[in-house]
Amino acid sequence: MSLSLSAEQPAVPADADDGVWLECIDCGATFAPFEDVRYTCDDCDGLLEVRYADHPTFDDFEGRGVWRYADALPLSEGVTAQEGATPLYEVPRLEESIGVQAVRIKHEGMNPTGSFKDRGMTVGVAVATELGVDRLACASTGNTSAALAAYGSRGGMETLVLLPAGKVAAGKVAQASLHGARILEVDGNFDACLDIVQDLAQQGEAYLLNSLNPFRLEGQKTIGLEILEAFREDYDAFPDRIVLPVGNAGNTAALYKAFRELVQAGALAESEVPKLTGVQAEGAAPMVEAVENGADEVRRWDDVETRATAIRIGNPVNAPKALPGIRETGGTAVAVSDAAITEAQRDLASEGVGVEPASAASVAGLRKLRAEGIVDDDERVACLTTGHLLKDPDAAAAAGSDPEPVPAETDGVLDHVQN
Ligand SMILES: Cc1ncc(COP(=O)(O)O)c(C=O)c1O
Ligand SMILES: N[C@@H](CCOP(=O)(O)O)C(=O)O
Repeated sequence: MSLSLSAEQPAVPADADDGVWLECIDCGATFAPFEDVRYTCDDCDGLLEVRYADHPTFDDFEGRGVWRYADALPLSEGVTAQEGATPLYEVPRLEESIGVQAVRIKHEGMNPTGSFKDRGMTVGVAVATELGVDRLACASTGNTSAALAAYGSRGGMETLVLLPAGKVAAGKVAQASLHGARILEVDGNFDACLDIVQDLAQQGEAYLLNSLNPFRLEGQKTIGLEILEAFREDYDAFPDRIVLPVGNAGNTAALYKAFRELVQAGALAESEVPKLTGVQAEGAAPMVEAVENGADEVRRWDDVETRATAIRIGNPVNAPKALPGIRETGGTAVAVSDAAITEAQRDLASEGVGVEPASAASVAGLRKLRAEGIVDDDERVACLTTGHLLKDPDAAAAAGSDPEPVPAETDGVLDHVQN
């Protein structure tokens, strides 16, 4: 089996429910979508994808936000906090300094809990309701836990989050806590947290809502659909490239799936598919290593470090879905330094776009690839910024300027400002 852009629409299996089923990307085994809880293939342990008997075209979408794309999702409604419909900002100074025809910033930090995870959770929690589970769990570098806690509480479910102790930004822990999650701080990194939460889920202790869950990725497809619709409206053409930060590689997998389904629907030509371009921090770059080496599998990095804590991940679980996405679309992957990430965070902030460090990696990656001549000057590019600046107030304060003490009287303030 391979996840190819030119794959034929599969035959509908007997276990499909209203034209929806789960299929293993490795062996092709199919499963009913909502009868039992499963995350991977019963037969070979491969990753699962949600499959549909029919795919909508752009004309079929109506409404606003994630649920505008209900015809491309496994359910018609979900536990919602009005996620999606995020802004696509123009950044003329950045465009000029990087030197490409157009750069637009798809700011996913403008979702209800401040990251793209909300798009996945609105669908994932709806499926949890359909399956009748009452306890949700995730491992997290922060944003997944904030979204899980918020959407879980909205859906009236118990939530359990496993975080790498001391490695999660303050805003995210505060969100998970106030939305009522039980926060379990693990003496290990994110990948160790995910190993544990997978064990708990296999034992039936909780419903796993990391991106290993194929339903969650369905919600994240809508990022790609929104970008394509907006570019079509503004430029009468799709973007040449989408640059995005990569951690567990869920978004890369989800965007690729969105494109494959549009190709199958006849709404997007294979030649129009944007080049998926992943960016990782130098200290946590297993996907970049695999792309550079032309490898089919990603080697797990046990020691990972970066100031961009959201992408401090050494074992991207969605690599088998994401690697074909990068290759088949003609994209690439690049690693950037923490210093370059901070610089990009400042560049975005200077155009009024406030993002957390991991998000800025996309812009740092674009700058590097343009400087190396891998991105051409005539390209139209969308950079994904995945989380809001206030998620990581410590990183923002460190990247910004220090407050200046002044006396409590006007002349003193004026004197200080003029000098
Ligand atoms: C802010 C932020 N950016 C990027 C990522 C990476 O996204 P993905 O895991 O889908 O590659 C994450 C989490 O993984 C994140 O929280
Ligand atoms: N950055 C993520 C890491 C977990 O990724 P997921 O997409 O598999 O849930 C986070 O915010 O926890």
